[in-house]
Amino acid sequence: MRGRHHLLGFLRRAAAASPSSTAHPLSHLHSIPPRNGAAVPIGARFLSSRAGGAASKSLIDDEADLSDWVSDLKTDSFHLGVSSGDEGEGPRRPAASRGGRRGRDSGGPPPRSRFDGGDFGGERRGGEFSGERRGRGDFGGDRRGGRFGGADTRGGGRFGGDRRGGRFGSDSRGGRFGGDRPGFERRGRVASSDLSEDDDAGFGSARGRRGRGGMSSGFSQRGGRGGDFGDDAGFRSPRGQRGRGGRASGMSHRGGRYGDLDEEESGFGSARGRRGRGGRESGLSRRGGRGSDLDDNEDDSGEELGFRSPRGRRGRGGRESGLSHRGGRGSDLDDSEDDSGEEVGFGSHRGSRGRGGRMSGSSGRGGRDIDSDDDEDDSDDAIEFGASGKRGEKRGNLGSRRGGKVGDVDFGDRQSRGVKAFDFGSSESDSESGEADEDDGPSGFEDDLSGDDGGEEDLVNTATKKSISSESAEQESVVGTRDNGGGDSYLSQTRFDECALSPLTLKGVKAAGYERMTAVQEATLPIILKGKDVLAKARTGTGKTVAFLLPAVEVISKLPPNDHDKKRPPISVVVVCPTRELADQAAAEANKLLKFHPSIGVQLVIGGTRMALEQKRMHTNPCQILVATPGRLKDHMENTPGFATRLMGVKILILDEADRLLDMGFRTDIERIVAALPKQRQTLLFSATVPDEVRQVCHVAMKRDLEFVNTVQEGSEETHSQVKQMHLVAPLDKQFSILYGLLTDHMSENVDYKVIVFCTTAKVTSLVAELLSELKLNVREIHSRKPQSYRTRISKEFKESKGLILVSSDVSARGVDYPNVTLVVQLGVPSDREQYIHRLGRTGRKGNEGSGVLLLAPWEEYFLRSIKDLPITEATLPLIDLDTKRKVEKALAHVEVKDKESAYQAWLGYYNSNKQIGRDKYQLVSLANEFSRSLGLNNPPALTKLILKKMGLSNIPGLRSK
Ligand SMILES: Nc1ncnc2c1ncn2[C@@H]1O[C@H](COP(=O)(O)OP(=O)(O)OP(=O)(O)O)[C@@H](O)[C@H]1O
Repeated sequence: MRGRHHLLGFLRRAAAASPSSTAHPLSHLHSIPPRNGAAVPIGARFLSSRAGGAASKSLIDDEADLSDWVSDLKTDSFHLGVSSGDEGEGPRRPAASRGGRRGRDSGGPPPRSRFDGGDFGGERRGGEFSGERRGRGDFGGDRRGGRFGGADTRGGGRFGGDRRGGRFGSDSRGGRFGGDRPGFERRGRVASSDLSEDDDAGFGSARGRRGRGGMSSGFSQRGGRGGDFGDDAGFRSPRGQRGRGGRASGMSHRGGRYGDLDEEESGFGSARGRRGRGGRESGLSRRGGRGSDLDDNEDDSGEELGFRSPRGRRGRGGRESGLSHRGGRGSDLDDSEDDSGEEVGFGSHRGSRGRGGRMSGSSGRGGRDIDSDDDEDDSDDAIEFGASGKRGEKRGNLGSRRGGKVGDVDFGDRQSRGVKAFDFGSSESDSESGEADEDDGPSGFEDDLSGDDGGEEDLVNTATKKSISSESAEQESVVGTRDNGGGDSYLSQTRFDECALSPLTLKGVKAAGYERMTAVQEATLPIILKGKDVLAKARTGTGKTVAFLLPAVEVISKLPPNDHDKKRPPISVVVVCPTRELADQAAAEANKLLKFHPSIGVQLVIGGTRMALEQKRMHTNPCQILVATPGRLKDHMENTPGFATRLMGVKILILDEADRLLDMGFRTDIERIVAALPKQRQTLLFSATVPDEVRQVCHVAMKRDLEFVNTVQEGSEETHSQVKQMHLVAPLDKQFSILYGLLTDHMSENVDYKVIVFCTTAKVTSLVAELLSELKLNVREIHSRKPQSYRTRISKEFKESKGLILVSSDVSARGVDYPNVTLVVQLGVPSDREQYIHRLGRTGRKGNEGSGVLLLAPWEEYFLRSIKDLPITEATLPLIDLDTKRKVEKALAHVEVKDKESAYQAWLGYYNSNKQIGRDKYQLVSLANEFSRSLGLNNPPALTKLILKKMGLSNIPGLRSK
């Protein structure tokens, strides 16, 4: 009978109000007992066993599954008509996976890896537009060149290449236009390219400072300005400071601002840089950098194109198009700001905020478009429309509220890796599972399989492979708590003062209001204090944060005082969290515990804040505990003087929500972070779910004799038994009415109601919030398209309120500790089982009761198989009372058409990226049109041909194009 309770009132009303209904009479309502079964097979209770070391299915496998989809996209993908680099000549064909069009793929020997680069951005080995390594593609490989900018080694692409040249600018070994010598500035000098003097091209240089753009193009790497000379083109460079846009195009890599000048024509944000402005025509940047960092009241810079870059900060769309990769914000305007670009705007992968431009935007993985900052967090939205990348989309989407005329497309590929800037590809959804932002995501995993080494990641990858292949010595303990009967009480009988904690730490614990330990705290504290690596699994809301922070505080308090390097005091504990909100929460918890340890400092370094400020704070107020999001941490590693040295003091590394860190594609960053820390350290991983991927990271980051502490006992579920779970299956045209009925029913039964409604994408979230507001419910919305300041405000309000409904994308799915949530509704299929569990975990925290309802369409029912071991029950589709139906229809009629259009596009993108549903494009389109009808639209909104093409949906009957 479990699960039935919540719907009863509503169902009863519905039945009474619809006497003639053809739906099931109330008497037919039934509850199906939990589909049980297979409980979590983790071994006997209290058992300590040897866990197998078998390599588990990894994200790589998931990615492999996506390859069809990616390949489809490749065939359709947007290629600039350039030929590939040295190794890339030959017929083009779809890349096997993420990578862009590969250089090595064509014409020559078989690709050495799946990510050998591509036309527009293979992450490794170059591609035409940006292979990350070994490129020789055309437009920029990160390593080994690409045509327009290969970065590091063995370059030889046409237009870039960090080392070994590219045609237009490489760091070393030259290329036609860049390279070590000609026209290229290195390390702090102004570029001296012939071209730039001619106004034709301008190259920023690597690690240089200032440079000026020339007429045609500019490229810089690592520092330096693209150019502040020429009017025509300007490139900002990575790690550099300021740069100006030029007329034609700019491309920068890693850091640098692109332009904070006033040039009118084009501008590129750069990776990891600071400020930049969009220019008129196009810009491409990678990693960080802001397209621009205008103030709130500033106007737009670029007119035609603006690219935001990954991991960067702010950027604005330009008129025509923008493309960025990994992070970066398209822009970071405030709520009140207007849009920048008119034609196209691309958010970036994992970046933060961005604005749409007039025509289209593309981003891969992540970026938040609108909202936020750079890094981490939010996963949501990115790709709303696009395929399946995780966040990508930005403002300005077609019809979106903030935006440009057309829309942003986020064609990021599911794990994005390898797909580059101009490669629109594929699969990750905007769902927040991606939430993140920060940097890039792609990568990492591929290495493991492809054996693609090269560059600085070799060591890590090798280590990964070794670890995985070697037999694990991991210990698995399934623990119970003393005297709590193994039941659901979230507190054990063990008091903190019974543990080996120092008096000052105990005082802090007491001041925080904690007296007894939770099960996970009780189970892990002694093991951590013994110095062992621990992987801990505990249900949501059971105090994992304190479980890892408390022993960390204790360890630091016992360290000898740092006498030898007062200028650069070592950092002793690093906590890495997947989102800014989580990091913020962890830092706050640490401060609570440190109340009586005034000599121990905590610092928070997260995207969305100014690096320089963080650097200053770290300098003036050295800390021993550093809480960070991965991208920002990595930025500090690379850009903050002395930081790497300070990291050499790390004694404990903590990875919070480890699986989420992986979801968000942070693995490469994690690997790099791990590689930058001393080997002699302790590593702790905590999560409510421990999928196989997490075990893989364990092998990368942890000692072989780690202990797996599992507080979820054998035969019990990963969810709380005091949370009632129910699912409903209903056609789309009934879902809004059902949702409304559910909510009003819950509100009438719970005076102190506090509800979270999770939706599939940011735009759908926005639409549902608008609808519920029209229905006069007390609603707030939160998702990645909202600015961080707004999100912070709403989050705080929701934390402190009762009688409120929060409509949310997956930005709130994990870790966020909203007290006393009474009901969680999940509207539409979650990205996976783990996400279902984490979302549900926003209720029933600290032993409280709660309810969860999963509302699916008939064709989403397959998802129930993946949670069949959970105690979720099914209710018969309720009758929809006529009054409710009319009310909802009326409210829907008041919802802005453009918001419906945006939601339709986002919906299509989300499900298109879904392996189960997106496979059959014909059916997908028909379902999308059903969704469109459920919004009250007579005709499905028309999408641009470009968008359809990028989504692999050209010529599918039922779609309208414009
Ligand atoms: N020993 C304790 N006694 C009472 N309250 C506690 C104790 N430990 C932690 N808490 C409180 O429990 C709440 C949930 O803790 P926390 O957010 O760390 O849970 P979690 O397990 O990390 O959840 P999630 O899996 O959702 O991230 C917080 O409000 C925290 O302050």
